[in-house]
Amino acid sequence: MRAALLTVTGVSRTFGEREALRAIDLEVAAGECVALLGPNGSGKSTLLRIACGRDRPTTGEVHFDGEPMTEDDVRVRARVAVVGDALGCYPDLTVRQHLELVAVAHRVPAERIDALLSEQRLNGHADSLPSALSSGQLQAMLLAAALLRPRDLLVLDEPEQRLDPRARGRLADVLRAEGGTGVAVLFATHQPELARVAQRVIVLEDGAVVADGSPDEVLKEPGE
Ligand SMILES: Nc1ncnc2c1ncn2[C@@H]1O[C@H](COP(=O)(O)OP(=O)(O)OP(=O)(O)O)[C@@H](O)[C@H]1O
Repeated sequence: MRAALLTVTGVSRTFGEREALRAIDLEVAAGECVALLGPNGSGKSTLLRIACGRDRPTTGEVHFDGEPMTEDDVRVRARVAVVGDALGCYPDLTVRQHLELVAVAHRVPAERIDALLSEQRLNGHADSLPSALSSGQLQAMLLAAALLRPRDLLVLDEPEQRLDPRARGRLADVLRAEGGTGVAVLFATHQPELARVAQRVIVLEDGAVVADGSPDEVLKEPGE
């Protein structure tokens, strides 16, 4: 059994009276891919924000690579790539310039940019501003940025949003490939077919885990 890279222990998160998460335990090992499923408001995004250090639990603990995760953890920001549910971008920078900025900030060579643009079918849009992109193309740019930077854990919140079926297929390939390079993946989705790329599927309901197992155990019928 591989040592856990991310360990969430007894984590709850309340917003005023609302309990968004109730005593969640979760471990993700290097190279493991875990999918979170569950209805709207079940706590998936809240758990992902806590897992990547962008929010703190009300109670419970989060460890990354054996060390407690702290507020504004520079170590975590250096090693965890996030594709969130918002389409954040800089309006004056082209697609290529966004990726160049990420390469500079994370001190990685810019040579891979062309290959990533091509993989994400963005090569024809490299010199476009975000205002000239479709929402699916913007989502593809953010995915390319996450894949350009170094990472031990990749966290994605509903990454299939805005993508057409072919782009969703490429996304599934990307998620599978990450495991092969030892990167841990934790993602939330509303698509059971995408959850099938994971080794483990966790279903949340009302802030609690109601199922946890392999895709075959949890997703009894394709599409269920
Ligand atoms: N900043 C916040 N302030 C108050 N309540 C919040 C906040 N963020 C989340 N919540 C509440 O916490 C609960 C869980 O929300 P969360 O966004 O984690 O659900 P989700 O499973 O990601 O939903 P969806 O599938 O719609 O994205 C919801 O009831 C939501 O209203």
